[in-house]
Amino acid sequence: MSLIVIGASGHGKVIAEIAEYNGFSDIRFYDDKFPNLRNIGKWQVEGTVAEYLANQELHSLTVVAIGNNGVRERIQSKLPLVCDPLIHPRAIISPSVAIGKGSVVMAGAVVNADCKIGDGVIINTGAIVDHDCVIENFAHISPQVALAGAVKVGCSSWVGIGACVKQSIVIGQCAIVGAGGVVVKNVADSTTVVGNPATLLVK
Ligand SMILES: CC(=O)SCCNC(=O)CCNC(=O)[C@H](O)C(C)(C)COP(=O)(O)OP(=O)(O)OC[C@H]1O[C@@H](n2cnc3c(N)ncnc32)[C@H](O)[C@@H]1OP(=O)(O)O
Repeated sequence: MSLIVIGASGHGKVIAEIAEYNGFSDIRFYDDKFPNLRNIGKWQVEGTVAEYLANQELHSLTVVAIGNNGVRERIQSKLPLVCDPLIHPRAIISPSVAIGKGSVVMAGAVVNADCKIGDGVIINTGAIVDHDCVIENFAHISPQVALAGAVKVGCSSWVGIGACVKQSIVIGQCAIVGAGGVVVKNVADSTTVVGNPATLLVK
């Protein structure tokens, strides 16, 4: 099976390895660092993203391996053949969980009963998404995050590495929870919160 990975980065390598566990044997990358970058790990970089988008009918299933939520969304929205979710074999996903196209779940992540995971979502290494959480499209749940039950994370929001979120909290759209944040109150759209307890980051 063939897979195109857009984004030749560390994140892309992690996703390519998960794709191999899922039976993809022909994996090729596209990245704007081409032609200076022609290989990533054992895989080939074949062109820029623009080149791929111009010729994508020639290609196969695609996953966007770009950590920036907005960029990931912009590229995925232009793709006719987005891959089904790529889930590491050592992630634990309840059978009652729905996960959208182009989403990835890394090693050691746990997603418990009745969660809803949108399109283009990243559930990163060792993250815990407990029962009844809703993770909307293009959000990123970073490594070692712990979301208690029934947390909602809005579209394109980023929960930083090691953050904890109390049950039933609503994190709005395009919001950021800084690394290690402890979220005990709802987070408004397009705001950044940090610390324990997490409060608005004012610069
Ligand atoms: C596999 C992977 O690698 S996945 C990626 C995982 N990475 C992450 O999760 C990183 C998450 N990002 C963060 O935590 C970032 O620091 C952000 C987004 C919260 C803020 O980033 P920036 O806007 O660039 O803020 P900046 O670094 O300029 O810091 C501004 C201030 O906030 C403080 N600050 C930044 N992040 C945090 C944090 N997580 N907790 C507490 N304070 C913080 C800084 O110390 C600084 O304070 P000062 O003005 O008193 O010096």
